[in-house]
Amino acid sequence: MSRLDDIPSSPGKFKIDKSSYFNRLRFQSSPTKFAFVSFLLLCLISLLFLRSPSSVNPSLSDPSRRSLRTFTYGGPAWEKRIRASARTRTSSNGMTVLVTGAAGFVGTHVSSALKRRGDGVIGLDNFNDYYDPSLKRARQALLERSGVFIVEGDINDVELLRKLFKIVSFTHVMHLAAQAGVRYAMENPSSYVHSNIAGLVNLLEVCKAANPQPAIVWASSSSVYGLNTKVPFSEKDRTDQPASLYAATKKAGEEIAHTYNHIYGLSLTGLRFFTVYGPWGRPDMAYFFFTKDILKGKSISIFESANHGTVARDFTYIDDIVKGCLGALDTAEKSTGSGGKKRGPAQLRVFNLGNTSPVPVSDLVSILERQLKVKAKKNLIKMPRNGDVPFTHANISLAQRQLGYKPTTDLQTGLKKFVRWYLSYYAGEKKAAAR
Ligand SMILES: O=C(O)[C@H]1O[C@H](OP(=O)(O)OP(=O)(O)OC[C@H]2O[C@@H](n3ccc(=O)[nH]c3=O)[C@H](O)[C@@H]2O)[C@H](O)[C@@H](O)[C@@H]1O
Repeated sequence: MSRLDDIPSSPGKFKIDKSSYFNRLRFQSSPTKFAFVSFLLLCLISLLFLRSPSSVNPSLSDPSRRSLRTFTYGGPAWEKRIRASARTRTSSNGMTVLVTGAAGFVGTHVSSALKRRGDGVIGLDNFNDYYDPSLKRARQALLERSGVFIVEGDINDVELLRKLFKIVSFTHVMHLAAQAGVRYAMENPSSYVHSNIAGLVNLLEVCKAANPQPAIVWASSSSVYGLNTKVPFSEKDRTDQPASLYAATKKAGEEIAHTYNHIYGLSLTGLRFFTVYGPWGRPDMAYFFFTKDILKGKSISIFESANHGTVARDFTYIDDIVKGCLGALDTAEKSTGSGGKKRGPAQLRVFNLGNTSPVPVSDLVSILERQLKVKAKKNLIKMPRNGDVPFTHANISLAQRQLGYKPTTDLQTGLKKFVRWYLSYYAGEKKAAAR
């Protein structure tokens, strides 16, 4: 797959070297100097007056705000692309969906599935560099070929969101933009607050004020079950013992959803995803970097719980998750508010989307070894205190009943598809780099 664009997504990476330009300017007389300085001052003042919210670039040095880099948007050509992408196929009775995090793993798959069946889709993504942005660019290229346009911007950018809602009357929002990853929360806690809390509130503020209000389906996480020991995890179980800040921000999201549903009549459905994996996945996840390290001959760390107990996950294949997301969108009732005012009670739901069959991480590694035909250099270590939980196991009966959700891919089959994609994607990357 060819890369569309090599522009780094984080601010501060592109530094324009101005020194040589300024060194070239030589002023002999002070009147010239005075005229030049006055001119510069004038330019500065005009810039301050002219700057629009879409071109503000706050605190480039703060990593939690890295996603607030400068985005340029607007103009007739940009709006035309949005309208074309939002168009539903005439034969379908489709919805018009804003997919946030569309260049992300789940976002790409969901956007593509919606477009395939005739719905109108607009993506939104800030292309941050939490993991290799070139993978996000490749996903963007894939979506572009199927007619999905991704707007580059951040969910915290209220002007941008309002503008999008002005151009398109979204019937649904599939909110998948988030700061993901359990362990990274110890490194960069504020990025979780920025995206998963402030970003969510900003999005809900715009949705509540929209007319008509869209129905919202959004990504929560299995991590909200935290230290819960009752298995399998059911939506009725307690979720007040998060083990990581990531989990705490997702749990906070569920409470925030309750508030917006209660006050403004927004229809809200939270989906608790259980360790989603598959082609075009996230390089920060264990199955992905284990594959990379095994192939490189590097050792991998496999976590063990107390007394050499196994650590297990209810790994869920991406295609099953996509079906769950579409089921949630299809069964979402309309929001009841308008003009920011609630007109009646609205739907509020939470569902587990898991696979219902937890697999020890050591078994995941054995499957990868077989499929890659390479023996892993395994390092068994006690699970560090990093926010991880020893196991996850979903009870999916509620999603089965209400969304028609029925996972069909076991870990062996799903990993086979992932490995096939991984080998061909990175072989293509290597070839492109050699050219
Ligand atoms: O289900 C979820 O809600 C979450 O699933 C994943 O989180 P996690 O299950 O921790 O996925 P990985 O980071 O891929 O870890 C998978 C398993 O491998 C283990 N692991 C991870 C890293 C490592 O070096 N060694 C190792 O044994 C972890 O303890 C875990 O049991 C995602 O990263 C989260 O964004 C998501 O919300």
